[in-house]
Amino acid sequence: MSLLIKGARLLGGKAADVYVEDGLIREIGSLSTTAEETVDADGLVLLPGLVDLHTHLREPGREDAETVLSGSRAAAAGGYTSVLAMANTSPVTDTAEAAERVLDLGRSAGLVDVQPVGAVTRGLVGEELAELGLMARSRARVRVFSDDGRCVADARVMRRALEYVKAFGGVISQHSQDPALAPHAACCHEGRLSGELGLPGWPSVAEEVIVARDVMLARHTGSRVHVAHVSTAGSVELVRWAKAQAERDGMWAVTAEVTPHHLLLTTDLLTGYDPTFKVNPPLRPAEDVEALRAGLADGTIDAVATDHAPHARHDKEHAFVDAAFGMLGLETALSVVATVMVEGGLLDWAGVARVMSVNPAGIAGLDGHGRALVAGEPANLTLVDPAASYVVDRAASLSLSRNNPWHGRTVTGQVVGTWLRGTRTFSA
Ligand SMILES: NC(=O)N[C@@H](CC(=O)O)C(=O)O
Ligand SMILES: [Zn+2]
Ligand SMILES: [Zn+2]
Repeated sequence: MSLLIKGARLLGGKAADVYVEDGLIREIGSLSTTAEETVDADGLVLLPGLVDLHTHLREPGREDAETVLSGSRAAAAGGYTSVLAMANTSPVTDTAEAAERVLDLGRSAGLVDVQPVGAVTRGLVGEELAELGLMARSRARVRVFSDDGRCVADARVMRRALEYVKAFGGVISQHSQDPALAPHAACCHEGRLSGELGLPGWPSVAEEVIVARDVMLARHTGSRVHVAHVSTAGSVELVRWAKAQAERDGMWAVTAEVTPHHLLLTTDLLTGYDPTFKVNPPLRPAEDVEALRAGLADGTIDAVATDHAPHARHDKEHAFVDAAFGMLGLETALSVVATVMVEGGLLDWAGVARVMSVNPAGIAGLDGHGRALVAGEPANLTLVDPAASYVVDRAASLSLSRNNPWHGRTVTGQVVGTWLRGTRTFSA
């Protein structure tokens, strides 16, 4: 199978033709070759296939909300060629067998490389470590561990987990939410609006104390911590400080991700009590949004991760306080980043490739993803129309769920094609 992409702007820079054969990029330049499939990419931007560090696929256990196949379809439509599937399924991904099952479901769907995330603790209970070593040595080669949905709140457990994964170059991705300061009921950024709306407050400090603690534990253990869904200006400051320390020491590391929704949506959307906007951590005020954008632009925040969290209607359509936490993200992430960061002049397309492909692949230790667009590399590719504007329609989603916070919004920058090892997985 051969493919010729004609005249694409590589990472938004110079236009070139890209020839792909047997899953690999073979040649780049001004080419006169012919191929079985030719794509006219005049004016389009070619990126390395996107990598999502944070996806909830709901299989096994909640196949009514999402399956590995439906989530893979949504991911390919969003320009992704690899996603990390969070462990908070039912049963939890806390054994080697469970991780291999997710890997195999991903392979049979065949649209994106589904890389399972392993739980840090058995059953996400936060007490005993899960089979970290067995998951790492399994066919699934798990490197990212997270109890996401819950915080590893016990400092001693977090310390042991960091020590353990160090042996095989693993990383702990933390859902930073101190349960004493922000218990499960907390659902609105704590501030004037939470008081006015009468919603339980989720204060910024509940995130920040865990970020502060975890970077100190990473330093102490000489290990790697990844801060999932950073949402506050204070967390950005802590990560910035920790990165400077880690760079000086060279023995430990902290990385961080931000979601598309925390880069654009703000607390005031909760005024209508629409549970679509209920998410963990909560939407924050504009000052935090500004700090997150600046942190992503200056490299303090390494990656954009969707935290795609599909929920069935009957879990989401409740009074605000009773509804499930989470929102869809896979299909709209690139468009939101293009609108906020590229249109906003904060990142160029090479920057988008860095935060949505290169850095996430590096953090997760994925082979064959987030690579440079050069001959010899796997043809994991995403083609984007940077000028196309469209209105997001939740009904058009390939996800099984409809909790889409972008419904009705106009965004600019659209994925028009995705290829996994040279095979087309999405076409607009
Ligand atoms: N983000 C959310 O609001 N929900 C996630 C869990 C999580 O990422 O914390 C989910 O699994 O639904
Ligand atoms: Zn989380
Ligand atoms: Zn999550």
